[in-house]
Amino acid sequence: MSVAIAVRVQGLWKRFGPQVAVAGIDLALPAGRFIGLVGPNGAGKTTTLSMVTGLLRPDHGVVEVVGHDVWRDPVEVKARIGVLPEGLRLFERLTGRELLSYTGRLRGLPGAEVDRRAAQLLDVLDLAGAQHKLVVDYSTGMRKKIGLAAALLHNPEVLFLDEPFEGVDPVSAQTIRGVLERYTASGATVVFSSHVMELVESLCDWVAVMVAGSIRAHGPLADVRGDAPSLQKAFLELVGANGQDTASDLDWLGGGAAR
Ligand SMILES: Nc1ncnc2c1ncn2[C@@H]1O[C@H](COP(=O)(O)OP(=O)(O)OP(=O)(O)O)[C@@H](O)[C@H]1O
Repeated sequence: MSVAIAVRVQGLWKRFGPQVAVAGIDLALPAGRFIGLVGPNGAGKTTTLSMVTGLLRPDHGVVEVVGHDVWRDPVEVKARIGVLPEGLRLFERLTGRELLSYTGRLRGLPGAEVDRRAAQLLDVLDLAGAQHKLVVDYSTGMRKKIGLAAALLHNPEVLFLDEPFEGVDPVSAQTIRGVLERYTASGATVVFSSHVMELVESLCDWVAVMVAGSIRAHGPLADVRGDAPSLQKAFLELVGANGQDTASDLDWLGGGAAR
């Protein structure tokens, strides 16, 4: 049986001046899975997700999301995806509730349906008590949650999340996780980026490992992990950093060292 592909990327390149951020990557991300794009700081994850979601034009390459070309058919694609980008910009002078009402109407949903979905999302994400507060007064975790609610409101087929758990406390992280697990269980696809391997290992069933603009490994989590005891170990082996102790150079650092 052939696997449905949610996101297909071919020969994707992005260069910023002399810096190659994404060096001609190919990917086929299966539909209905919880997919992690992992890699160290500066690997090219945000650049890749920005190109895949139509926010940043690639230098070369093709991106298809649920069968539509992102750059030739952007309206078709944008109707089918939800995005929680890095450095999320929100309408700060709206309340959380108003933000969802606005987003839902922008998405073309009927008003009564927007209200119903917004009330449920606020409730599930534990934001009901803060729904009449201005977004500018939200904490980092609350901003991630209202951003997630806005990204889910139109029930997208594929949800892209750039570092969704950064700055989020364990209770809120558990809440977000529950919502995402329920969403993928219904057949939708989540693609999220993170440099926290433990998180990816505990959430994802499919991973792509990105290093210095290239994909080093991709596939079901168990295949990428291989015989390694954890994804973190497998990752360190893939990037050839196992056992490195660069901190030993800092011999001046610490209370016992000479000033
Ligand atoms: N607008 C830009 N102008 C210049 N260089 C950029 C720009 N955006 C990204 N880069 C560079 O491209 C490379 C990849 O950056 P990117 O933000 O995609 O990495 P990342 O994997 O998301 O990292 P992190 O986990 O730290 O967010 C880095 O070397 C970065 O400095």
